[in-house]
Amino acid sequence: MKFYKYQGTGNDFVVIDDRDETFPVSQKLIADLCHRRFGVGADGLMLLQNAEGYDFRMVYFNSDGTEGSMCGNGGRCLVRFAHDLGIIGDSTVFIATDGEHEAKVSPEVVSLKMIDVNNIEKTESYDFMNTGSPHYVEYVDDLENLDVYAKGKAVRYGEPFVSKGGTNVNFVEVVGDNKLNVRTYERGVEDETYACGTGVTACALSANSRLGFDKFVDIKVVGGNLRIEFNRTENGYDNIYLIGPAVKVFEGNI
Ligand SMILES: N[C@@H](CCC[C@H](N)C(=O)O)C(=O)O
Repeated sequence: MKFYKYQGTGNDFVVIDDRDETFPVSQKLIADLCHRRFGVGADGLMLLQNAEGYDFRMVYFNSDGTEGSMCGNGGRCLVRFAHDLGIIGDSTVFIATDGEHEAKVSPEVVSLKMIDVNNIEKTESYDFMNTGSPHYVEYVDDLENLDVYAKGKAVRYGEPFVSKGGTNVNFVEVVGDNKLNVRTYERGVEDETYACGTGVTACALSANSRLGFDKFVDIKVVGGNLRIEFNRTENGYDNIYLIGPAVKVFEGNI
């Protein structure tokens, strides 16, 4: 079986061209391929499949082998993969679990349009929203020294989230005007990852609603830099773009 490895700001993925739909989907096989000691190693696995009316379909699995909700960095990597294969030119429309996505490709970055967000649950200590995947957003003062694994896991497996299927957990430090640092504990990886695209999207929208950051937010994550652009509407947000690098690392056969 031929596979490819891609990464976007260190969020890394095993990618399979599954246009003939022969990949033998099983939770164990996917978890084995994503295992960092016994497999290729990745935060998730994606299948690129044909889809009527679209350039392709994105099917995303977390590294534990469970089918994930939307993965923003995965989407950007799959667009780069489709471009590398010659399936698309410099722009595309594809379908994923949360609906239709447009994207644009340049040599430096892939810019992915995210779903509109019209509902942010606000509490005193955190915001919670769905940006394609569920995200908890909490502001902290010393992000560098935070135990993201322990604190993220406690939120992910705590109430009210665990009985709703769990959540991804983002910790945010404000470092300037329209600038955030973010670290994320990812559901389905069950660990901190180097970046989370739907996660930084949630952080940018939260920073708009709490701090008034407008139109764009630059976000430093463990694996690099991402930019979120967005438009505030009467009820929420539209024209949300996740922008950053997405590159092939290597390819091989299993
Ligand atoms: N890394 C992703 C988010 C992946 C989805 C998530 N782990 C879940 O199923 O909850 C991203 O870049 O958005």
